[in-house]
Amino acid sequence: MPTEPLPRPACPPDGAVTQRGLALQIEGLRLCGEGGRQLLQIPRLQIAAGAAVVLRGPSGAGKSTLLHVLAGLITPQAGRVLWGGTDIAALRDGPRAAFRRATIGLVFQDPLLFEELSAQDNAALTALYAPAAARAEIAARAEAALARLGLSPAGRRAAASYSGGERQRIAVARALAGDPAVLLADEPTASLDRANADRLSADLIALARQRGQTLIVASHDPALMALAGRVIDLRDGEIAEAQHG
Ligand SMILES: Nc1ncnc2c1ncn2[C@@H]1O[C@H](COP(=O)(O)OP(=O)(O)OP(=O)(O)O)[C@@H](O)[C@H]1O
Repeated sequence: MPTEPLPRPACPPDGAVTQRGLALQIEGLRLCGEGGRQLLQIPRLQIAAGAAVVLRGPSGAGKSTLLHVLAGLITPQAGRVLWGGTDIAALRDGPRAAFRRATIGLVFQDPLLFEELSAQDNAALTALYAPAAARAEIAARAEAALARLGLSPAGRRAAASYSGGERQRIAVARALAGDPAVLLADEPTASLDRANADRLSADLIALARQRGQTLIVASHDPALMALAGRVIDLRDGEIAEAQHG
């Protein structure tokens, strides 16, 4: 009988990043809109798990459309959109929605809040669709995210009473409350003043890094680009250049 103790995995040091993000792989993506107009043509794109990426491009380049495809909200005519091995473009409606709920946090340019509900209830909104056992955890994560984003203990006021910057932070807290592997954000700082945009950019990148989430943000914001590990240029629905930071 061996007497040596079995080797045990080391605990990660305090504050270590947990890698829970998913890698993205796009192959042969083609999306056409009304009238057969080409909206996206991306033969190949890879984004590493846990990467923080800014999607940049002029108005109409296809940034929002690509985010919608990545979230499984638009299905392309051709190609594969693999999140860690799951092709979201090939899933049927039900499984696709379930995959999105379990895996992807979305932040839109418009925070899309329920004005009568408190910041906390807005941030914990996904608890409504979650199994009963997960609801308390989502509410706790929503509260923690609001606090981390500087909105605690004021999270009990109705959403309508918050400023533009605060509303956008509530939307980020809502996306984080589900502890998604992937965070997709569409121009989250576009309607904010410089100070609020800088603060939200720093928080978004720091929180995603801390949680090991894969973050893809469509943005023109230089603060976000400076903080992200990679900037991808999109032009007329095609990737023009990918720059690694
Ligand atoms: N279903 C559709 N049919 C036809 N054209 C569409 C469809 N959906 C989007 N478009 C067009 O595709 C182009 C890309 O739109 P998209 O919103 O993705 O651009 P964007 O890069 O996010 O721009 P912005 O920075 O202004 O938000 C636009 O010209 C838009 O009008």
